Amino acid sequence: MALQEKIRVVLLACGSFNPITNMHLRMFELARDHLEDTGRYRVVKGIISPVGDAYKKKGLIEACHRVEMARLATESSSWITVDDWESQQVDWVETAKVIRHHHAVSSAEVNYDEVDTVKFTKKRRLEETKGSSSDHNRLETFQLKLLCGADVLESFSTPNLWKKEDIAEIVGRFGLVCITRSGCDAEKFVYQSDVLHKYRKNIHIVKEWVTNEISATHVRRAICRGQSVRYLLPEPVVHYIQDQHLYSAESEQKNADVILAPLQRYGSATE
Ligand SMILES: Nc1ncnc2c1ncn2[C@@H]1O[C@H](COP(=O)(O)OP(=O)(O)OP(=O)(O)O)[C@@H](O)[C@H]1O
Ligand SMILES: O=C(O)c1ccc[n+]([C@@H]2O[C@H](COP(=O)([O-])O)[C@@H](O)[C@H]2O)c1
Repeated sequence: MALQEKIRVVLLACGSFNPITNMHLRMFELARDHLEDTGRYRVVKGIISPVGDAYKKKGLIEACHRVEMARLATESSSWITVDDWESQQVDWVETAKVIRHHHAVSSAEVNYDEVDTVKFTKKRRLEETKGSSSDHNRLETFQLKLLCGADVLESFSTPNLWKKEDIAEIVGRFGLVCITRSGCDAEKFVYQSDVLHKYRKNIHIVKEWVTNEISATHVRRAICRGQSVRYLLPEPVVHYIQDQHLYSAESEQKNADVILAPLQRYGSATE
């Protein structure tokens, strides 16, 4: 398949990033290798979208710090970026809406701004003149996929957490790249869910052979205990945390008595 004919993919990772870790960055590299190995895709961009403060997760520090840490972590990357649109919204934004937003923005960028899309753009303009172009054509040449760990995939079955129609839209319309995580059996989970099984061709499960237990929870716990987190986080992030005195027993209690935003929709119990 010629380079120009490959499907351009933007990977979007949504999460707390409280704080961003080396594993979050590794997820992008694993996903890109996996997709490009198929020969069908070319990954053109990675976007990190830290959740807004209104998500109200226990221990979630201010979005401005989480965004800044993600920015520092991605400074040296040529393709992974941070976007603060989601974190700047006053209310918590459902992930399906975040994906729709970035799909619209990236679709315009990817189809019209890239130098090597000139050929494609010309062809598309020709089709438009002939009246044969449609959104369907655009989707075939550009896709935005949600990038997540297997714990997020498994959270789809948590009662009252995700809307069924949002799950169907995420896997049916956009697609998912899921990185395995110890304690989760992503393949089995897809098999056991009717909707995920229906759209299984849009779900790429990427095996992380170098089992990696880095989690933001572990990092915060270590910081609170005064232990080193060097080499678990990008160096500039370690320095930022030290300079700003982030993460303490007190910050871990933030939102302790607040219901997580997605659960508030149903007035159900806390996490
Ligand atoms: N070690 C890991 N392996 C695979 N996926 C991971 C790993 N750590 C984080 N992720 C994924 O990164 C995304 C953002 O995660 P998030 O910010 O919630 O980090 P986290 O480490 O899971 O946080 P926390 O420990 O606070 O729950 C999610 O899709 C999550 O599944
Ligand atoms: O859209 C939803 O219904 C939905 C329900 C639960 C969680 N999410 C998103 O999933 C991400 C979970 O992050 P975390 O840190 O709680 O693992 C975060 O970006 C949330 O906005 C999204």
